[in-house]
Amino acid sequence: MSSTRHQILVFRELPEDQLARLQAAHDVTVANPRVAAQRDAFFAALPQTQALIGSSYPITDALLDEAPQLQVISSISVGVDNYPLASLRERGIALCHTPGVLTETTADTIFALLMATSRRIPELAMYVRSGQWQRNIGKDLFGWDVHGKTLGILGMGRIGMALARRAALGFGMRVLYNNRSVVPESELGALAGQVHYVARDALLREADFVVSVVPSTPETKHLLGAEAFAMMKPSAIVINGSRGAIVDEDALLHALDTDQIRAAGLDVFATEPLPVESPLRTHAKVVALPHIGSATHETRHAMAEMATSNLLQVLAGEQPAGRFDLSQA
Ligand SMILES: NC(=O)C1=CN([C@@H]2O[C@H](COP(=O)(O)OP(=O)(O)OC[C@H]3O[C@@H](n4cnc5c(N)ncnc54)[C@H](O)[C@@H]3O)[C@@H](O)[C@H]2O)C=CC1
Ligand SMILES: O=C(O)C(=O)CO
Repeated sequence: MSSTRHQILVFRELPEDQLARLQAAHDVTVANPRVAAQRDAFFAALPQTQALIGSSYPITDALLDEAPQLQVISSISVGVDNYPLASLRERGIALCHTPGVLTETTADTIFALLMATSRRIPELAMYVRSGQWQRNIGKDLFGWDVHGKTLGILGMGRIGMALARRAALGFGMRVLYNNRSVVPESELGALAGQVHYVARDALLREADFVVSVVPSTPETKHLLGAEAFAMMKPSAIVINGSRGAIVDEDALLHALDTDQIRAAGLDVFATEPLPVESPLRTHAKVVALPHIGSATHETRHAMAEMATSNLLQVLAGEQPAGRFDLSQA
């Protein structure tokens, strides 16, 4: 019935089958504000919009002012750092996200980054591709073991736990973690007795690999800065798999250039796409990826499907699995 149809604004490309689910029940506008040719259409649609679905675009207070009818935002991401949480709560706008469906894929990516950095995979693949492999390689091109080393996980949530399983059960690594709270043994499953909660400073001092999987919040901004790098072993490798804001990039460059740490593997950056002039792009000790944590065909589709379901459920007056709890915001 037309009276139950809502105005939905899709602000990032959705797979055809998920777009069709929305169109079957509601009136849908597709306009991505990051694409210059679609920007005007996006802002023109805001005053009528009751539901937004998309990702990778900051939703500001000023933008919410232009969307007085908005009831729900469904993010095609687990991270919610692009949204003004307190303001959404005050305005009574529901926020949904996609926890769980991307956990294993993101842990795969982060573990690949850890392996690639430690074993120098991109550098040595380029060595072969460029025709430099003329004789057996020497120790100047050797990497460092991953198995048996100590992994330090900052943020023992869904992705942190998935990383810990790979490390402890697959690679025989010692796993230390720091989190807002100690994970009860009863929630550790096969990891019971295999992972150890430690204070953050102890983790930074002892870990061979320091991995960030904490969300970006005011509290975690520059969690990995000059002070943290100074505590690490000179052989430490830093991996950022969560958000660019966690790492102070100037301090990281200084730590790499002064041999305070060995290397860094980065999937995320303070500014994305990474500006071409960023020294991190070509740094010999950095493996940089274009924010591909969840970027597989299967997982990106599962995220879109969950975000679409979340949106449809909120509009139908139901409580979706991916509703983000704004009460603490
Ligand atoms: N690179 C990529 O493509 C992806 C990045 N992410 C990022 O990873 C983050 C984590 O995702 P999930 O594991 O699903 O979230 P989660 O909410 O399950 O886990 C986050 C953990 O961090 C802990 N934490 C929060 N603040 C902390 C602090 N100040 N100190 C120590 N621990 C703290 C929380 O207690 C929680 O256990 C997301 O918020 C997102 O930013 C997620 C998916 C893909
Ligand atoms: O879901 C997220 O938060 C991402 O960064 C991309 O999957």
